[in-house]
Amino acid sequence: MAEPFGDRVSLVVFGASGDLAKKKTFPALFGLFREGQLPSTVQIVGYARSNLSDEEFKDRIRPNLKLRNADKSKIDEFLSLCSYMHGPYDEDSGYVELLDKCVAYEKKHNVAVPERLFYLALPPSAFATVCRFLKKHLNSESGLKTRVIVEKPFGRDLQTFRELQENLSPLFTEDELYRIDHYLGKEMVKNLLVLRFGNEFLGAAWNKNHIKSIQISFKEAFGTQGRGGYFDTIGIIRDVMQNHMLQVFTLLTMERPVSFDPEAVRDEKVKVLKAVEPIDPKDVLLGQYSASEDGKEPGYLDDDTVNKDSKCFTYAAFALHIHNERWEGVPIVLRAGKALDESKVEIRIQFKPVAKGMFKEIQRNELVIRIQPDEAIYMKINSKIPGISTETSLTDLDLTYSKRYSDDFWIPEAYEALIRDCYLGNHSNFVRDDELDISWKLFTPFLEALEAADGPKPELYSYGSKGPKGLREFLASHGYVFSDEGTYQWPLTTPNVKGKI
Ligand SMILES: NC(=O)C1=CN([C@@H]2O[C@H](COP(=O)(O)OP(=O)(O)OC[C@H]3O[C@@H](n4cnc5c(N)ncnc54)[C@H](OP(=O)(O)O)[C@@H]3O)[C@@H](O)[C@H]2O)C=CC1
Ligand SMILES: O=C1O[C@H](COP(=O)(O)O)[C@@H](O)[C@H](O)[C@H]1O
Repeated sequence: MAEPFGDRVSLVVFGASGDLAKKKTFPALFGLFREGQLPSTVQIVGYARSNLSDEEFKDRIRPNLKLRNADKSKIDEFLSLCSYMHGPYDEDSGYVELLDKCVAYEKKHNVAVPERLFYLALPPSAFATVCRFLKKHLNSESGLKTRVIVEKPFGRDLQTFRELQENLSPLFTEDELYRIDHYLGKEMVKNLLVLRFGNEFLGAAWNKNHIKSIQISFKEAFGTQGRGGYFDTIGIIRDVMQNHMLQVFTLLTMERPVSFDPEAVRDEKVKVLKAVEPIDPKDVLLGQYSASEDGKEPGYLDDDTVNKDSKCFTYAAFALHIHNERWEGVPIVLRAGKALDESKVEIRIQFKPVAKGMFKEIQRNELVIRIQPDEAIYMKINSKIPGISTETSLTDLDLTYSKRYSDDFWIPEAYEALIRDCYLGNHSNFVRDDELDISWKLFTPFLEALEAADGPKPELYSYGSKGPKGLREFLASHGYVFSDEGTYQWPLTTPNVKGKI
């Protein structure tokens, strides 16, 4: 692991006028500052082409800075560390000025080894240019400590990822690059390794001998919300499945790393990805949302920025199969969709049935790990119905964070956690180049088959529904067994469980 950055760091956010900077990057920097996780001695520079004054820039970012128990003066304190510079991305002039600003700050505070963190909140088309000029002007001397955070998308297929890599790798080493997949910063995703490897009973059951099927599901209760033009060029598989969901998949299925060392963790992720069978483009459920049944919510094609005859998938479900000793024969279904009935991201691990014998009927155990909203881990277990009954019912062991942990816990937002990790020089929760290469090798032929001119058409599903009609059958065909109706009651079990008195 690299050394943590110290108290005198220049943090430069490129694309500071944009959406990500406003909604995520600056609020995350503020969150870290508010919680005492970012020294109050750093300088933060927003850089973009838009001609904004310092005050206009601060007015843009201020509304998204959240106080959480702190008083208002914290916001002013934070903003006093920030300044804004406008300049081009593709000419020397802005970078020369930026260098002057960094050097002036470093001289003023007698910094012997300059530490500079560059956050590229920019469209990927600008990455290579900005990195080239950064290297030329702000990272040309030896002995500097530089970290560069880049945002997804990291290409749209194997070839474009490799092109991006060819552009960036001569400029910055893998140690200097921090590729963000913000799902790796989510609390419950970070908990996966502890859950799996810190609990003997879970570790022992975490394999094909006990697990029948796994689902990782991503649901959003809203559509493309004005981002249709962008979404239309990528679709749901590139938007959240090849990246966020695949990261969850690798943490869930990889072997035990020797330590929490970033390379040890990332080595194991790569190994499990290499054992995944090519994805079958024929065994997939694809959908595109249409207007809601009451007509109040628009369909995907109603977005003016979307191609009128677009076949873009806003919903997809498919299974991954891992050929190794642990997982042979266990289907792992990834399903994701926009404009569904709810917003929820969760993992469902369904266990094999117990031998019936003494039981007339008995349900399967299921471990549910809810990533969002309201983080929770609960295990569905069979238990005797309380009282005079001798029958069993399905109930749960429940760790819902909001019930178990007081509000005093600060659970960092994903971007807060990741910027802090980068500051500390910890790469564990960032994506390594070979992970991306192997994941694009897996997804590129699959996407090419789906997007071919004679490829499948998405099934329409209404905005606000559960998704394409065939979902239940699809899950059943991949080993998931729905529990008998009425056998599981949430949140409070009443005496009529299973229809009994
Ligand atoms: N927005 C979000 O919620 C998320 C975004 N991302 C990723 O983060 C990055 C930034 O996203 P976002 O802030 O939404 O993007 P924006 O489109 O808002 O772009 C950010 C800034 O970059 C500059 N810019 C825009 N287009 C170009 C261009 N063609 N060439 C050079 N500069 C340009 C603009 O600043 P100016 O003209 O002032 O220089 C703009 O304010 C992207 O890679 C995106 O995929 C990832 C996850 C979520
Ligand atoms: O990267 C993306 O992620 C968001 C979902 O992130 P979350 O933290 O809100 O779950 C998704 O809405 C967006 O389309 C995608 O580009």
